[in-house]
Amino acid sequence: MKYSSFTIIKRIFNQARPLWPQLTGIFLLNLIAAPISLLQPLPLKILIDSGFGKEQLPAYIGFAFPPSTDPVFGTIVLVVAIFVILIAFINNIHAYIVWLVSTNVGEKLVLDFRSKLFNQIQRLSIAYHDREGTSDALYRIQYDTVAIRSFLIGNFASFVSSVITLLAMVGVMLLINWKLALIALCIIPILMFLTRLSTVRLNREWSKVKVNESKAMSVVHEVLGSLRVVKAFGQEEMELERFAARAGDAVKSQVKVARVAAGFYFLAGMVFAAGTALFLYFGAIAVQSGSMTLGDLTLVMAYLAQIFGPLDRISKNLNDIQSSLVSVDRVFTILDKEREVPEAANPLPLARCNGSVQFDQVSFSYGEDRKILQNISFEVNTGDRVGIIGTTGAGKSTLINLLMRFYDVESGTVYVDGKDIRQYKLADYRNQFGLVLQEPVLFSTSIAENIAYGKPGATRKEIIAAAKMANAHEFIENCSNGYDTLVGERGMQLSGGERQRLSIARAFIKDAPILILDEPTSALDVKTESQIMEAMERLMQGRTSFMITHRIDTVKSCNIILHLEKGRLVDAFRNEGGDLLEKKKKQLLEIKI
Ligand SMILES: Nc1ncnc2c1ncn2[C@@H]1O[C@H](COP(=O)(O)OP(=O)(O)OP(=O)(O)O)[C@@H](O)[C@H]1O
Repeated sequence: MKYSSFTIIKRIFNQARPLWPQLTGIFLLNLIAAPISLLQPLPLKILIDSGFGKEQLPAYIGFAFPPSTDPVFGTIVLVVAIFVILIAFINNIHAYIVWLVSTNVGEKLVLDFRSKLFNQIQRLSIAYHDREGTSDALYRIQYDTVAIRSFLIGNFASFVSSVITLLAMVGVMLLINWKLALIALCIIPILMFLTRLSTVRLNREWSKVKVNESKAMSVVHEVLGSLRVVKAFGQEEMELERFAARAGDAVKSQVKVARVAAGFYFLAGMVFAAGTALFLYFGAIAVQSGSMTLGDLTLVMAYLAQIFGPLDRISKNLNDIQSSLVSVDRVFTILDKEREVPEAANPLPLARCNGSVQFDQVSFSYGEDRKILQNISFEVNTGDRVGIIGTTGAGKSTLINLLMRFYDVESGTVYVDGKDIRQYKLADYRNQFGLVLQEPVLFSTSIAENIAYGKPGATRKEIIAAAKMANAHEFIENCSNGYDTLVGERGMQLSGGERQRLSIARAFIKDAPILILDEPTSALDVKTESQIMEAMERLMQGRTSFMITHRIDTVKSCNIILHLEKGRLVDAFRNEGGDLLEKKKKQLLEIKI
């Protein structure tokens, strides 16, 4: 674990601060559980001592009878039976209230924690996500966050209540027979010692279980995310094996956890049996000698039988607390991560930039090993159309990543409207970009909502206008539910061209001053491409546009061409006529794009 248990617990309490009143309520309800469980064996004791034996009825029941009368056996049995029902009623109503309140508060706790983590994860840099992948984040959001509920409601309160129940039981035993109480007091530390021993090992194993489960999940996630490729390559068997291998590791760790826990229960059970035997031995002698009633022996025996309950709960709670702390630690580790693309101390607000862009001696690498971009310098004015060409791996997308501040430059500076982009408020800055990617990203909602993603709260009129500009209106009208048609997960119920038109409509409605077009037509056939290019021409008007492409024909309409190779800007020129472009085309063919 990254943090100490104490630090994590302190932070859990901080996180739960808004729900303090409710949590205190749950805590108090748990405390009442102790006296309620002490009541359980009382009716049997009364029956034995005052029904079968000759003892006086205890005052809390005796008051129901006139002082001079000697209640008959039948009446005592009836009173005891009513007492049983009363205790059961109190017990069940208590459980009912605890359940309702705990569920309510527990779900709120998890929701708050989960939302906080989700918010942080989606704000972490692209570099983080490239490195860690999505499955681990999913596991943390889905499973690790739940631990805050298990800790605060399931385990912590139950732990305290069990300790109190245990102390109360030993206290009552002390009042009845100190020798028997002594035996109980001897068993408790032995069981506690065993618990501690197993907890240390369980803690270690739980961490492994979580890492392995998360790894197994990542296979499922990857496969479901690229099912078409898996099927096309007939790799189902191989993926199954990959899943089974990773899930197998998780199973091994689980089995190890079970082995440690089972070993503990075996030893604890034997210690407990030895205690019971001693109890019975000394108890029987005490009853025989008349120093204790048979009812009292039944009562302490019942407490002893119950003692394992709170003890067992304490040890289980301790194990679960360890597991919860590991999970919560994993959540806090992410919550504390730097967002890597930091916000300036006094960020400049930016409503709408003009769109002039300058790269000045920009260098960048993803890791330590090699420079991806080296000393890139160029300048473009508001409204310029910039075509970025170069062989695969030349660094074209990286250049755009830097422009959009998905990563920060290693050296040099990127300026927009004459200011270092690191000075701007990040959210404002990113808002300056419209994006059309090679693989358009759609969400599993309606067509209208997918377009409105570019402008939350857009009216239907605005959505339709954007769709028309993107040459998408016609096909949308032909869909079964028009603009309300659901597009399926990641838009899979639409064709590639249709998806691309929706992403252009989204860029239209956003109306951003800078436009990024990352190979927007390379996945389309020629006819669809020409229709989409027409919409894109319209989209580029009046905006500074950057178009990444492999196809030189696509950049014909650009007035500035940047040619990147191996991370260097080998050429940057104004496109004033066909000739130069033809020459470039030849040159590119020679280096086999
Ligand atoms: N997240 C990343 N982590 C590490 N290296 C990366 C990462 N993204 C890209 N690279 C490396 O950086 C280099 C440039 O990649 P980039 O995607 O910018 O090239 P590109 O010109 O856009 O290529 P393509 O035309 O094939 O899309 C490549 O060698 C690539 O392997």
